[in-house]
Amino acid sequence: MAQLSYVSGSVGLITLQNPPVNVLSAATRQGIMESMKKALNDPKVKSVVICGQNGVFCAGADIKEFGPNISGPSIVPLIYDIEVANKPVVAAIEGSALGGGLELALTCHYRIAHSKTRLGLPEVTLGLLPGAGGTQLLPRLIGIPASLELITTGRHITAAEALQLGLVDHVTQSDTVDSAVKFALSVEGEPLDSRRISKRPCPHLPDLDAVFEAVMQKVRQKFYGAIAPIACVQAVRAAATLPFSEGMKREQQLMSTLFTSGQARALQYSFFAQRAVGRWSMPSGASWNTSKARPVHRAAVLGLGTMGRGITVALAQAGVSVVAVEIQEKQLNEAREHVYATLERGAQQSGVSPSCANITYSHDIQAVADVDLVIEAVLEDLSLKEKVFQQLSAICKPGTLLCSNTSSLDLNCLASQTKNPELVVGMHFFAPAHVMKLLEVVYGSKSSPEAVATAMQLGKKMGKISVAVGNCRGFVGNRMLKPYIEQSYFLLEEGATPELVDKALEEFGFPMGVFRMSDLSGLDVGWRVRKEDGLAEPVGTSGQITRLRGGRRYSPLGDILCEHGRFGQKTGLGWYQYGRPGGRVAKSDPWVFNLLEEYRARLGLTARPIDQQEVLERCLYSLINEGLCILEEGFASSPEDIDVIYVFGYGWPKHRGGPMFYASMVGLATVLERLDHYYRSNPDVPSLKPCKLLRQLVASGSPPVHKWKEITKKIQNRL
Ligand SMILES: CC/C=C\CC(=O)SCCNC(=O)CCNC(=O)[C@H](O)C(C)(C)COP(=O)(O)OP(=O)(O)OC[C@H]1O[C@@H](n2cnc3c(N)ncnc32)[C@H](O)[C@@H]1OP(=O)(O)O
Repeated sequence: MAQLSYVSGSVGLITLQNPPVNVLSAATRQGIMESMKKALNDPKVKSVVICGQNGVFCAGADIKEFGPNISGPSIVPLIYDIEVANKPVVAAIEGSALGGGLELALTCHYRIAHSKTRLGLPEVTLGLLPGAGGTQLLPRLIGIPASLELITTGRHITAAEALQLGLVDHVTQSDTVDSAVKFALSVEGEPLDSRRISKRPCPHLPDLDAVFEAVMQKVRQKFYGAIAPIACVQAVRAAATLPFSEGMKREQQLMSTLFTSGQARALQYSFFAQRAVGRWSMPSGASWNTSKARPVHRAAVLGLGTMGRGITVALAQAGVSVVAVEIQEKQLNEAREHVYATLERGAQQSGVSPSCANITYSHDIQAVADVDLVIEAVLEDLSLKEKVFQQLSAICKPGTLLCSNTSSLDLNCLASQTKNPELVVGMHFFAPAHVMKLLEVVYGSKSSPEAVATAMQLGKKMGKISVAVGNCRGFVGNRMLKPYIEQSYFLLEEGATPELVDKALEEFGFPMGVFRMSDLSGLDVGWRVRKEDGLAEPVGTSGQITRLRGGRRYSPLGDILCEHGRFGQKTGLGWYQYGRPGGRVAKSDPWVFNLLEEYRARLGLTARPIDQQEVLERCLYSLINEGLCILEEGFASSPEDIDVIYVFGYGWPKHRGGPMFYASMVGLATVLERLDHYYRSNPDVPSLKPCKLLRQLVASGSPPVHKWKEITKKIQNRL
């Protein structure tokens, strides 16, 4: 797991050997310890170089080992031994140096990095802090402000930025190990005291209290409810105010609290869930390891509204050549300018040249004739999309994959319009499409595994976290949103206000409550769907309101707002008022309070006090129940799929893992009991009826999320 070899006569080369990313597992730590000891005791060795096998230095501690029973030598004393070594130790950093990997490098006396290396202390994203001395060493090396920024965000930086910050001593374009060995030879015998970071004072900051206060405030706001970023600030403060050994004790204290926290468990679960969704499978048994993706060199985007523009940007940024098609000339010109400006902005931010050359524009659909894949992003109207798919099927070369960005329409209907339905899949992007990480890849009943594999691979290339899901109404994310929104309307009928509901959800950790979010995305979108479904009907002059539609409880409150032209931010009025069309700042609106009072009076409803707990239980547990139905029906293949969709597409707080993980933390028996309770008092709300899978999971002793698959399979086999 770590190998000592001898090079250039006097250099001991320690190579970490734990593929794929050389994490510091127990065996690797043991290996480093033994190799260091051997090298330091060997009189032939005058300097040491530490590197990682296969072009990766080290991705830090082995997250899989985290838990109550960690074995093997602990990291802190191990890396302390490196710093006190009396022979120069040089880190040869390439690939990644993250977390404990960077801390290992920080205790080396010199750091040589390859220009393509990424460095960082991402522990905060795992609910932890850099607990192997990172919070005490980094500020002594690069100062307090830069350390605070890196440690509280977990941001990975380039070698160039690391050099600028003074985090590495030298950046090389050539062979990193060779460069490090040459460097090691050049510093053999030189004094090392000034190279030991722990011996340095923390750079003085005149307005220390003000800096920490400001950062603490920012962190509390930005990472609302998350405990790790706060502990990170506290640990860096210890570096600024205490001697090194005391600071280390403080770091350990804070780390031990985080280590056993539910938030750390949730974030570490999420780390592995993000990777697990790549190992997709379909009910047919086809899966990621049996299906080959096709190369996509040239793609087309059809329809250049908001979504189409974002998708064009994302494809171009991924280096895919794009044909962007919009029939309407004016819209096409606007889109061209918009895409250009977005790419320019992105390039300025990332420091790379913009990818505009990758895009050609056309108002003629024939321009898609020779592309490998088309993403249709026209208006969300089934008959329009059906027509487009007929045209695409006739125009495109044989084998072209036809994808739809629909967020809710039946993919099988679109596929049935084509000659090759096996080549049709959904690619459901989230707005803004070049920013949001989530992509739902939707397979219909005839989609081929090859088509799914291609869409999943293209998503990855575009930097998305792609999740393969089945073709049910609203797919996974939007289907689960329906009962959540429905409950929020019912709560208003019963006495709540938009403010109360939003506050409960925002304090839970959502960036926006359900009403502020609806105002942002536009109330007319759901209204149109409800009208198509025959649910939304005008209240009319008679003032008759029916609250039972299709045998289920229905709240027309959203429809009433739309009838008054209140579509949310874009009209300046929705559940809140925004001052002007397009305004962003939500203010309470007395008009809405009056509406709610009149509405309740007309229906003879008495408002009752509703607390935040009820809001959370009804909105979140009904959403969770829907997620469990989706699993039961096989439209998602694992709870991880659902959790990743919610964290990366719907603002579910990261430190709560996702709805399925959260349910398991709350206790499945509790979720079941509360749903039973609410369903008893609302038998006309089917989404509150606990699903079979939930009952089965509870009956099986509420196993942890990673064991749900066994029970889901049993239910599916019985169905
Ligand atoms: C006292 C405590 C001291 C220190 C605390 C820590 O060090 S906490 C760990 C901090 N490190 C990280 O957070 C790094 C996490 N890893 C990554 O960001 C990426 O994996 C990386 C290194 C940039 C490589 O990305 P790439 O896309 O190339 O590969 P992928 O992410 O798919 O990873 C490959 C497989 O390696 C597994 N893995 C990666 N890092 C770790 C880790 N730190 N511990 C355990 N396992 C890790 C990852 O899950 C993949 O596994 P697979 O089975 O193939 O899905």
